[in-house]
Amino acid sequence: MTLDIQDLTAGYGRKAILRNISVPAIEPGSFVGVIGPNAAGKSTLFKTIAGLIRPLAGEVRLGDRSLAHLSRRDRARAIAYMPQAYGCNALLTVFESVLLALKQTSGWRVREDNLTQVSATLASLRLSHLADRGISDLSGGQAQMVAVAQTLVRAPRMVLLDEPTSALDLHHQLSILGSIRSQMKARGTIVMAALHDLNLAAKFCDRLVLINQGRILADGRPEEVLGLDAIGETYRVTTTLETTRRGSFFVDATLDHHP
Ligand SMILES: Nc1ncnc2c1ncn2[C@@H]1O[C@H](COP(=O)(O)OP(=O)(O)OP(=O)(O)O)[C@@H](O)[C@H]1O
Repeated sequence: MTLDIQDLTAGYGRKAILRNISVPAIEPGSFVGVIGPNAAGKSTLFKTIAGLIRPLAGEVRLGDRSLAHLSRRDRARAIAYMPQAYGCNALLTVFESVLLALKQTSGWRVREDNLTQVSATLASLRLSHLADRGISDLSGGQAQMVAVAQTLVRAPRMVLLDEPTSALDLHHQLSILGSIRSQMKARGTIVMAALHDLNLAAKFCDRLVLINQGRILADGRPEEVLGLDAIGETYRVTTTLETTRRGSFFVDATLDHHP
């Protein structure tokens, strides 16, 4: 099922933050990076897709259905959202917290296959060793990876990840994004992730959407979007896109100094 964002205007109260945003035809299994500077509107877009903010105009369609017509429960089943601020002080183990996330949109009776699903999700993110740890005793990076596990454990049609790697070291950035990408491709789940690291965005995303001041400035393949002047203008830096001998590319940047 494809996701279509059509002429979306949304914000807080009557104040529009996103203005006429359209992101057409996001295919099942695709990994879309949402990039843009601080306060660009990335989280506001995710909150609107997740149903926490009601659009002032426009709509988001999953397949032939408008998300506005889904019940809260059906919407939560279809879309799993990991907000930027996560965390929980409850007296739960990591395993229990992921199980709780799985049961959030279904009945409370725990079946054998639910336990298998939790174990498989933790294993796929290489987090099995944390299963019995208390979730309030984790490091910042561990807590972030557990939040990703809580988001992926259900089998949603779409996953929204707001800066999923901001607390992770280089090894874990690559391992978590690699696992998310391969699992979600295998399941045909759409992933949208807000990413500040443009090199990670280039490496893992099929498509990048550049947002600034609530508007879309570019939407395309990473090598197209990252090569645009709009990147430098938006982030107020001078960028060069360099291609390595292995065929991958990365963005180098220096700060623009304006008086
Ligand atoms: N609850 C709120 N009420 C009013 N304004 C808000 C609220 N949350 C965010 N905003 C404003 O909306 C704008 C966009 O914020 P948003 O959190 O969507 O940006 P972002 O692109 O996710 O930024 P960052 O990269 O810093 O996380 C900002 O000007 C912000 O101050």
